[in-house]
Amino acid sequence: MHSGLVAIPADIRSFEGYTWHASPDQYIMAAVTGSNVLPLIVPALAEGGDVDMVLDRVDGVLISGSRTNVHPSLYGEAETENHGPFDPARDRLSLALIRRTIERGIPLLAICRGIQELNVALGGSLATEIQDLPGRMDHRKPVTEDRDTAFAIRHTIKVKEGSCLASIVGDGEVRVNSLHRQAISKLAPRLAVEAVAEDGTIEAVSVIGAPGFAIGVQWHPEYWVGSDMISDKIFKAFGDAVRARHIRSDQAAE
Ligand SMILES: N[C@@H](CCC(=O)NCCCC(=O)O)C(=O)O
Repeated sequence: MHSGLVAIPADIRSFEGYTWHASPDQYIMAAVTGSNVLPLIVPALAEGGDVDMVLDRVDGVLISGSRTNVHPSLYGEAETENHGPFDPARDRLSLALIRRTIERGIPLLAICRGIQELNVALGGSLATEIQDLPGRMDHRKPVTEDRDTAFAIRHTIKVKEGSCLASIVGDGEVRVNSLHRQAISKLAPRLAVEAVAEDGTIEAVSVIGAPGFAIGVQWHPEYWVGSDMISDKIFKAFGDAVRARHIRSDQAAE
């Protein structure tokens, strides 16, 4: 029996002659096995959608990663060839969903593109092609066809003492994977840095003043749920928050 319903905003993809509203299986299965929740993929309608109609019916929101990037016009910057590829329908849905999820105090876990959308949704900005910036590591996905190699755990981050994330995985150094070309540049006012990489890249944030679980991570814990303790702890804590909200909702309905 799943402990709650979790919305996942879809990406728009085109293949086999169709346009699809889709989300990768690794996020779906991490939610099911790591959080014991039932994921619900929300279509990314071009004209936007009534996110409150979705949020009235779910107990949590999981924002997945994606190869596409948030359009730079959404954080006041001009588009260049270094910013693409884009998915405007995903942007529209995800940013609206994130803002209302936070306003309503619904548990939120944002992964990779998700932490970037969280930062933009709350007024921050992003840097692109960060591997070209002075002093930065190369955070991009390794060039490989092998998925386990692409998502391999490969660099150290430092979790801040006393942070929300530290209450879940402990503070200090942990090792994570890395598959991104962009990262947080200007931190949104309502976000607190929870972890950083050795080169200063922000690797995790939490929403200041959120009544419950509201965390974004730049890496991909979903991929190693079931075999990596950090990944398991993050998804279990998210599942516990979702379950608690579901129980409160049931009690309120009685
Ligand atoms: N596009 C953004 C976010 C990166 C991200 O979410 N990666 C997940 C997909 C990885 C893959 O399969 O290529 C960025 O590049 O920063």
